[in-house]
Amino acid sequence: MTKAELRKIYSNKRKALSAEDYAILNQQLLAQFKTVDFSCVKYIHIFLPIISRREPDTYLIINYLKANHPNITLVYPQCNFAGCSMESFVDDTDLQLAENQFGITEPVAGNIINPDNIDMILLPLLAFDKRGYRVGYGKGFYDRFIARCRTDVQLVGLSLFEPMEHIDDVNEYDRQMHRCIMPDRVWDV
Ligand SMILES: Nc1nc2c(c(=O)[nH]1)N(C=O)[C@@H](CNc1ccc(C(=O)N[C@@H](CCC(=O)O)C(=O)O)cc1)CN2
Ligand SMILES: Nc1ncnc2c1ncn2[C@@H]1O[C@H](COP(=O)(O)OP(=O)(O)OP(=O)(O)O)[C@@H](O)[C@H]1O
Repeated sequence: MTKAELRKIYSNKRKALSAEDYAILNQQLLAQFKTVDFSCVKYIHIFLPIISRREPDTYLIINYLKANHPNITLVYPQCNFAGCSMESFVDDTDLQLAENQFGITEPVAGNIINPDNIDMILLPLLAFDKRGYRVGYGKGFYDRFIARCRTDVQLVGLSLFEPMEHIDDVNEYDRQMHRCIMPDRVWDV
């Protein structure tokens, strides 16, 4: 299937989730997240969720990391829609967040860090395939951002749904994820 077809199907699958199912899936996703090895991770890049679009609730993950891995620095993306680029802001006392026009909470002030510091990126996605390719909202924000990171950056997807067999229109900029966390297991590529 193509990315455009998958965006439609998986947006609808998300909309069909009841509030109760969504809450349960997020708790299960957190339980799977806790099994990941963070020993080589000093900086982790985490998207802030669009709850209305039923994205994985990364606030649960953020709270877990702050409580259990206080030595890991959390960084959050700020989008520049003009160039489909992103900058990363550290979660420290200077950080200020606000909601943008697309309903994404993001940094508006704080300390930017260079992408080559980042050891792990948690990736939002609408769908992914068994090879670890992902489909996002289609603007290439993450493809562009990953291109600025170290080549050994760990790419970890978060998905409330199972992988599909094959995304047909993968392009030269797409990078395979190393693993994808789902509510019932971790998919290792
Ligand atoms: N929580 C979260 N943050 C993220 C992403 C994400 O998937 N989730 N992104 C992952 O890449 C980037 C944002 N990508 C986005 C791409 C499109 C739209 C959007 O609402 N598009 C409109 C059409 C906009 C237009 O063309 O003018 C739409 O789809 O209705 C929003 C965010 C960076 N931050
Ligand atoms: N490093 C890059 N430089 C220039 N263009 C890029 C780069 N990475 C991606 N693109 C372009 O951005 C667009 C991304 O489309 P694609 O359908 O792959 O988005 P996506 O992966 O679903 O979105 P996102 O990464 O925002 O979640 C494509 O047109 C692609 O050619």
